[in-house]
Amino acid sequence: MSRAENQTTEGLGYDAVLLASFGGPEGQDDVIPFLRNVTAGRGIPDERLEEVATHYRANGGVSPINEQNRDLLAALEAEIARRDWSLPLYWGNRNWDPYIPEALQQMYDDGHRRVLMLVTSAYAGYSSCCQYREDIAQAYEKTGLEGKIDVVKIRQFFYDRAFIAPFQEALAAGLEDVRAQLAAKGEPDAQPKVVFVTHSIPTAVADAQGPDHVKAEYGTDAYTAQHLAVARTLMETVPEAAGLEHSLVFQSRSGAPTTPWLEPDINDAIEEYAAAGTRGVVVMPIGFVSDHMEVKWDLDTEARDTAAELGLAFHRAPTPGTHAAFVGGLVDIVAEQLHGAGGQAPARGEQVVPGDWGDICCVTGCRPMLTARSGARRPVAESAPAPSDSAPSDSAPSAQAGPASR
Ligand SMILES: CC1=C(CCC(=O)O)c2cc3nc(cc4[nH]c(cc5[nH]c(cc1n2)c(C)c5CCC(=O)O)c(CCC(=O)O)c4C)C(CCC(=O)O)=C3C
Ligand SMILES: [Fe+2]
Repeated sequence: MSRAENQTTEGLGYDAVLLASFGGPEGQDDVIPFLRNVTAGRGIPDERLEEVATHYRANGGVSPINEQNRDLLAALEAEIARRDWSLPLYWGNRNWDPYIPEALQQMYDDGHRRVLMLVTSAYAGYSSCCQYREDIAQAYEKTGLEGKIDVVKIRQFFYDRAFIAPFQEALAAGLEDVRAQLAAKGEPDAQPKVVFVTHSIPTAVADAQGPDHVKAEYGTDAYTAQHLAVARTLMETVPEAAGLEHSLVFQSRSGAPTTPWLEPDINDAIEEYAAAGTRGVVVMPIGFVSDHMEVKWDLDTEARDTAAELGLAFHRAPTPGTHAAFVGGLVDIVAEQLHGAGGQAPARGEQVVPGDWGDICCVTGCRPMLTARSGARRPVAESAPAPSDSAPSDSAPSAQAGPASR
């Protein structure tokens, strides 16, 4: 086949990719309408909204998240062009312009009928997976395009090399920095503690999330279990972290004070560690793919201040952002759903966090028909033996993607 023929969208099985994200305000006037969009009907107290508004106000009313998504889009486009595929990218957000329904309409108007949705959240869970499927269902309703354009959500990727590799690099660099800070303070023998952090969610929501075999294996809810598995893999695969203590803590608690959310909060945890003799922390924001407002405020402002007050050395590691391994790996995960892309053997993601995660999104409240089945069941890295029930499957990653039918 000639290169020109390879570039037809028919050859790929899908004709566009929708990058779906959270969205954020772009100026002071956007802040309150944005927060209303996020919390509509969710019972978040006004005091909490006013408090969160100050985080955005301090940054000119601008969340960094939209700029980060524009950068990610450009990087993904460049990688797709490098592979000689004709697969245009679109962008739509849940809570701010450009919104998902408008992106859906635009894709339809541009002639696309089969779309893969790539979400800027790595984990399974309500906010990170199920809610995006609901967003698409709502977009079908709003545009009247149900049955006229198909959107298929790509699987979660917290266990992929794409997501883990940038954090491995970040952990090694963070440890080097904290060790240097400790040496400069005349405490060369003090050992840093590695603090993995993710977004808190209500414990009732966490408890409702399966699957049961994951709960049984980790002795906790599946949301927490995914993060524990990521943390464990990072500790085991980064040589600089050998022998260090680590923990999983939470940030950005919302809701009413009487509703229990996952704990401990990162600030309480840092206080506790300081009291127990810890002299320095490397904070690993494994819950997120970019350094957006929850990272800038809750970690770079609040947690950093907490550590400074207690005299602790502090380093906040970067999220994957537009790291080349992340961008390339995401395109490999997209490619699992394409057949014969570029006339070459299909690329696929590589699982490096062991575990049989299956095709989890969440158990309750999900519309099951919208997620593409995972094609990425590869053996895990030698350093981390796979449980016996997670045998790799050799099924072709393109099996789901039939030719575009118009
Ligand atoms: C699990 C999870 C993720 C990670 C998965 C994912 O990435 O999707 C995440 C990401 C994000 N959360 C974000 C912002 C906000 N989240 C809020 C509220 C809430 N988050 C929740 C959970 C999560 N949130 C929950 C259970 C609530 C309570 C209300 C509700 O049930 O929905 C509120 C309302 C005010 C407040 O109460 O904090 C805001 C402003 C931004 C954008 C940051 C920026 O602007 O740069 C991002 C990426
Ligand atoms: Fe949130």
